[in-house]
Amino acid sequence: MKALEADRLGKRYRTRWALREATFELPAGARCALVGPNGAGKTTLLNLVTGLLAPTTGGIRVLGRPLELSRVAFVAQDKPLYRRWSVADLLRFGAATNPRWDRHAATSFLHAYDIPVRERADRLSGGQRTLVALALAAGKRADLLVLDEPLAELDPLARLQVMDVVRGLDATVLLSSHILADLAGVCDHLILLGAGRVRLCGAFTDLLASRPATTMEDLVLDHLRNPGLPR
Ligand SMILES: Nc1ncnc2c1ncn2[C@@H]1O[C@H](COP(=O)(O)OP(=O)(O)OP(=O)(O)O)[C@@H](O)[C@H]1O
Repeated sequence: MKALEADRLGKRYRTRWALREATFELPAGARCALVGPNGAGKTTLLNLVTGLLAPTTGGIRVLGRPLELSRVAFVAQDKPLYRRWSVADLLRFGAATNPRWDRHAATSFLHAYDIPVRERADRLSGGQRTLVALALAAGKRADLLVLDEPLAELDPLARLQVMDVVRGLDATVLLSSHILADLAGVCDHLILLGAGRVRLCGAFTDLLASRPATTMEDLVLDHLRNPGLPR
């Protein structure tokens, strides 16, 4: 079963294409790293996948059907939680607004990481706020979880905690990051964007099978240094 299919997906701003002819698919259960240099089109792609942007060309399907927002959860780059609300308030809001709310999925790792549920979101650390955003996404029981730079500005321990949680989530995950070394232990699929185009896409083991690179980091760096390499 395909969790996500993009067909000639494109976004143009005036005369400039932020993303062009992006065609790829992800199987259900994939953990996919979305990587590429600054300005490559990662946030644009994630905004298209989550319905925050309308495509100029093409479209996407989630689990074989046109995009339904209830099936997709998005943790945006700035994790815009309602910052004056407590974690408990946010969880209550999640329960009230999501028909498929799963309290256990939302709260289990908050307890595991000692997140103070009575604390206001704006008094949490960046790593704690990321975990709360992930808890809300997990509670929504979305089929597709989309994370834009969840590791940005986190210290190494917080990054490990966040990636541990991502590894345990029961959903297909598409996540963008510049921190390649942290993705390697969690992600099994890769989409590499360059200048608004899909440069590489597939299961990580397939992508490595016919190449000298042995790690995701090497593979991505090889392609960024030599954009003419075969896909
Ligand atoms: N609202 C907009 N209007 C015009 N151009 C835009 C807009 N949003 C993005 N772009 C352009 O589209 C291109 C892709 O931007 P995008 O933010 O998707 O890249 P990115 O890979 O997420 O970058 P970064 O890693 O720096 O976050 C860039 O050239 C950017 O300037």
